Amino acid sequence: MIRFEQVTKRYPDGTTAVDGLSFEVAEGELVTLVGPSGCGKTTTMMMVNRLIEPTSGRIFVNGQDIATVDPVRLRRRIGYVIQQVGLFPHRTILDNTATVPTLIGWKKAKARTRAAELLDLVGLDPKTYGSRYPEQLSGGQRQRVGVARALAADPPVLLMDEPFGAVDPVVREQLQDEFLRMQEAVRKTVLLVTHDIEEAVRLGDRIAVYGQGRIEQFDTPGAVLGTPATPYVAEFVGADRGLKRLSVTDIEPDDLEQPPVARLDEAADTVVARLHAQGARWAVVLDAEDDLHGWVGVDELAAGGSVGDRAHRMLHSPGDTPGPPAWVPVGAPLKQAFSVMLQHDAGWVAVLDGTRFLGVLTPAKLHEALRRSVDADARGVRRGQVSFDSISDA
Ligand SMILES: Nc1ncnc2c1ncn2[C@@H]1O[C@H](COP(=O)(O)OP(=O)(O)OP(=O)(O)O)[C@@H](O)[C@H]1O
Repeated sequence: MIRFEQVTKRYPDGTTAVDGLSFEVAEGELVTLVGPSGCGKTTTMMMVNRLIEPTSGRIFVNGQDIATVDPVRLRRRIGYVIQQVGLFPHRTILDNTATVPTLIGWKKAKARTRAAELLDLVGLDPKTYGSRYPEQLSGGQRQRVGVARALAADPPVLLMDEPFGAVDPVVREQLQDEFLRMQEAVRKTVLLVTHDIEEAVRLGDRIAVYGQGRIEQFDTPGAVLGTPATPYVAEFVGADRGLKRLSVTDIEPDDLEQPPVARLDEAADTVVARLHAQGARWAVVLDAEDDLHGWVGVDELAAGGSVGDRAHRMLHSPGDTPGPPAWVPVGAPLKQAFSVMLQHDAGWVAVLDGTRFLGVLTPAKLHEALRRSVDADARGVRRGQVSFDSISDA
């Protein structure tokens, strides 16, 4: 969808910002460009919508050499999100979002309907926020409007330059999650510039790690973390790449352990006997539908009654507070499970498919899952090359 062929950009003062760059981004793929300040990421990106012209080489978008396409027409097919969102201060959020469709001649009503849909998509209720002005929004909300606006004319390609850079880390993670969910639905071809390796790993289907004006490695997050191509990449991704890998490895049903299970309506002493026989200290408590209720310890069961009388309820949605939920959905990143374990100071975390209990993830299983992910990435390369930072090392 986007192809660079031997692209070089030399600025008039002699700075070579990009040097003989060749790579390809497939349709629907999200590629993150990551590297230290001044390595040429933004220059790369701005050549795609011809805000900067290459000194030599060619760039193709959807098979077309963009040097032959009128820049204004080209930009209509390419959404552009920048850190300083650049919303028009005197226009409402809805009108800001409808800017491009209106520019390209959509009827006002159609453009506004589309803008409202997109605000919804990025998590802003158009009824609440559509009529506000940019200064009445938080930084994170403005950033979302920036994304909605870039998507408004339904461009196949999206360029994003540090799109979540201007917000605090918590909001940033939220925006990243939302963006990933949205990308699942809209499947744009995305080039995203960041200097943050965590963000690159989290968002990218593939990552281009930049050295000075060149790509040092272009590969999946798992491969970049597991088998850095050069010492430079290894240093850039950092010694804690074992930890970063937690963000890109998902929990699979095979990773789970099956602990003893007790039913809400069982008699406590029956379960005590069973736990003693198994040498176990606690059981997961399920209801009649196999949904997770919580857990119970063998000592608590000694007080008698039914399991339901003694069990600790585990909460099912963050709204149930106090405290975050002590479970994670299957398919979530291992990092989420690890963080839940730490929050609850627990040796395990329940894994659910919807509300159905699938099993528990323990630190040992988490470690195994990390190994599985390292091995999977290492297939096809010499195993001896793979170094692995265990969680305790990292
Ligand atoms: N108009 C210009 N004239 C001269 N040099 C420039 C110009 N624009 C950028 N450069 C230089 O080109 C190199 C690459 O810049 P670029 O903005 O692409 O880097 P970057 O990786 O996006 O950096 P950052 O993360 O700091 O935004 C830098 O050395 C920069 O100083």
